Parts: sequence; C-alpha cells; structure tokens
Amino acid sequence: MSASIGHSSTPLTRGVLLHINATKPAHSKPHFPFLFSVSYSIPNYLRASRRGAVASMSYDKQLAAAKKAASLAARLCQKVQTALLQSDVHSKSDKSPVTVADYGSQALVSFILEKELPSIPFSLVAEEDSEDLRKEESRETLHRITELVNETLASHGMGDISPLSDEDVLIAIDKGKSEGGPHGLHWVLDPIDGTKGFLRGDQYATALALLDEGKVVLGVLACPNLPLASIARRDQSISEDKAGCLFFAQVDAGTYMQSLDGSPPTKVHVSAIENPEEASFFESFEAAHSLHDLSSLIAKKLGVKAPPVRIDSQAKYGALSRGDGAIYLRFPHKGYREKIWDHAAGYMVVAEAGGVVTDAAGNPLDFSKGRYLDLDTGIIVTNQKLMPALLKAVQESIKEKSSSL
Ligand SMILES: Nc1ncnc2c1ncn2[C@@H]1O[C@H](COP(=O)(O)O)[C@@H](OP(=O)(O)O)[C@H]1O
Ligand SMILES: [Mg+2]
Ligand SMILES: [Mg+2]
Ligand SMILES: [Mg+2]
Repeated sequence: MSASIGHSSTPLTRGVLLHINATKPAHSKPHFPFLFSVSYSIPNYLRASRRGAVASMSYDKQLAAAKKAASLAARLCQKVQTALLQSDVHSKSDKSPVTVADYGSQALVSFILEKELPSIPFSLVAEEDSEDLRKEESRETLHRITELVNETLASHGMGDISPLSDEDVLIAIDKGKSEGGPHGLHWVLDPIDGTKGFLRGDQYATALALLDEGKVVLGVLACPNLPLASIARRDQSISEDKAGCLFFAQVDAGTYMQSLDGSPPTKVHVSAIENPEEASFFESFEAAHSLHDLSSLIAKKLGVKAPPVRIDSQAKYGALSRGDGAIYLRFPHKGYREKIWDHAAGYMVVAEAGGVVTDAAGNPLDFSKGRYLDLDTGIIVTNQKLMPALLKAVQESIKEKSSSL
C-alpha cells in the first residue's frame, strides 16, 4: 500500500485527493595545541546539518529576488497546467505544453534575477537550454513561450518592462549554461521539477537556490499544488484544501512558508518524531526514479508502520520541512547521476528547518562539483534524532540488496 498526494487528475478541476494504490560541510576539528590533545569526531550526518564558511553573510536581496522570480514562474506553470488539463489533448505523449512551461519558467526566472540584481555578476546553472527551440520547427513553440513570459510579467505588476522578443527569451534561457563550481555566486534552477507530476496534474515545483563558494546559501521552492495544510494523515474528506506553497530559507535564518498568494510567512520545522514507528516516509511517485523496494526494506528495518507517501518533485523537501512526514528516501537505479538543481533548494529548505540531508553513506551533499552531485548510492533526509537509526537501516538494507543496485 502507498499513499500518493496530488491534485486530482480525474476530474481535472480542483482539490487534492489521496490516491491509495496497492501497491558543518568541510568541518574542521577543534584545535587546542597548548592545552591538551582531544580525540574528537563528528558523525558525518551531523556535519551535514551545519553551515559553511559563508554563514555570517546576509542574502536578503537575493532572497527577495528569488521569491519574486519563483512565484512568477509558478504562476506561468499553473496557467500552462490548467490549460493542459482542461484541453482534450492532455495525453502524456503530448510533451509540448510541458516544454513550453519548462522553457517559460526558466526564461522568466533568469530574466527577473538578472534584472532585480544588476550589480551582482550573473551566473545560472539551470536544467534547460535553447538548442531545440532554435530549430525552424520550434518557431511557433518559441512564440508561445515568449507570449507566456510577457503575459506573466504584465499581469503581475511588471507591466512597465518592455515586452521580451523571441531572441530575448532564447538568451535568458541560455544564461542557464553556467557550470557552477566552488567559487563565486551561482544560481541553481529547476524551472519545473517533477515534469511527470506536472503532466498528471499532480505535484511539481519551481526550485531555485544560490551557491556561494560552493555552499548553498538560500533556497526557494514554489509548489503550486501542495496543500497549505499538512498532507500527513490526509483523507478524502479534506480534499478541498487550499493549495500553493512558497518555502524559502536563507543560511542561518530558518525556513519559512507562505502561500503563493502572499499570506504572511510562518516559520517551519522538521518533524520532532524520535520513534520510527510513528514516522512516515516520502519517496518519488515514479518507480523509475527511485527503488521503491529498497525504501520498503529500509522502512521495515526501522520499524516504520505507515505506508510510503509518494509525491513528485522537491515538494517532498517542502512537506518534510514543515513536518508532514519525517523521512525522504531516494535511491536512483544504478548509473543515474543526480543534478544539483534537483536538490539544492530542497536541501536548504530542509536543513534550515532543522533536518539533515546526506547521501547513503551519511556524507553531506557537495554542490561545488559543477552540474552534477557525486554521491554514494542515494539521498536520505530526516531529522537529527532519527538519522543514526536511519543510516544504519539504509546501510544494512543496501548490503542485503547490493546485487540489484
Ligand atoms: N532515472 C532517474 N532516476 C532518478 N531521478 C531521475 C531519473 N530520471 C529523471 N530523474 C529526475 O527526477 C526528477 C523528479 O524527481 P521526483 O522523482 O522526486 O519527482 C526529475 O526532474 P525533472 O522533472 O525536473 O526533470 C529528474 O531530474
Ligand atoms: Mg528536476
Ligand atoms: Mg525540471
Ligand atoms: Mg527534466
């Protein structure tokens, strides 16, 4: 049994239903040379919850720009998703509306960030590029994207900006070609994370983070279909809940959530659950993205009683940051390389809410290596109390299943 949270896709109108399916990075040791010698070691999972060298800086301006950019991109995506779900051609094989939303969201975020922060050198590591869009057969798609970007800007208080041309849109998209790395400031963007959820009418997120000297220093997650109320113990009777969450976090300043409509932010914290029997866990909706059988084995070893909650996208990190569930397990099939834009914003939102994010060996995630994350086997997320037991269960389960990984 598993529970999956999403906007209802049938009927494709509104509301959220519960579908029941059968089925301190680089931390250094304290050094007291004249007093005594200390034998001191910090478990890796605790290092993973600590901030790096750039902790004392404020990123308020960048955070304000990131919230604005991600919120507008979410509006654009919502518009496309609504049209997609209402049209008669919303079959999963029709990729074009998704493409339009992905590109439109990336162009919009890129354009707004650069415009709002003119004094800061602009570097963006983002998922999409314009190669296909520049082809002759994509001319109409490109016009549609430009139209969407301009409509979104005009209808959300940015009507004073002169409309973007097709070429402006292509340029904005291609700003996302940065390689990132360990030096300087780099934005990290997934314009639509959870494309498959987007297509189904379920969860997706616009995920935006900022790296400073290779460390994530802020993260914003816009989740248009995530209910504002907790999705823990959700049942059909509360399927009319309002949806649309904006999570944001800045290093050493906590994690906050507000509605995408602009309600006042509230501070959020990860679950305080210490007993795994009371914990529930999140994983990808898509079995192709994560080994569900390995997660089940881990959960069983830990003593987790609740069935997995399957959700698309970094909405999982958002939901975890406010304590809707206590654990997120992600174990891609062998050979898959994780990208930084699939985790940077989510990592920040969870870490600042008191959670811990590591790879399957308990190492902190390293966002300084370029566009990819190099990690051991998978990604695990939980609170500090549960992490030691979770790590043990993960490592035992991986050993048992090693032949299939
Ligand atoms: N085989 C695979 N294994 C793991 N992750 C995959 C995958 N194929 C795609 N993904 C990633 O999984 C992301 C969605 O995450 P989730 O499974 O949590 O919904 C996708 O983001 P996009 O939708 O932005 O492409 C994509 O980057
Ligand atoms: Mg993604
Ligand atoms: Mg994406
Ligand atoms: Mg993708």
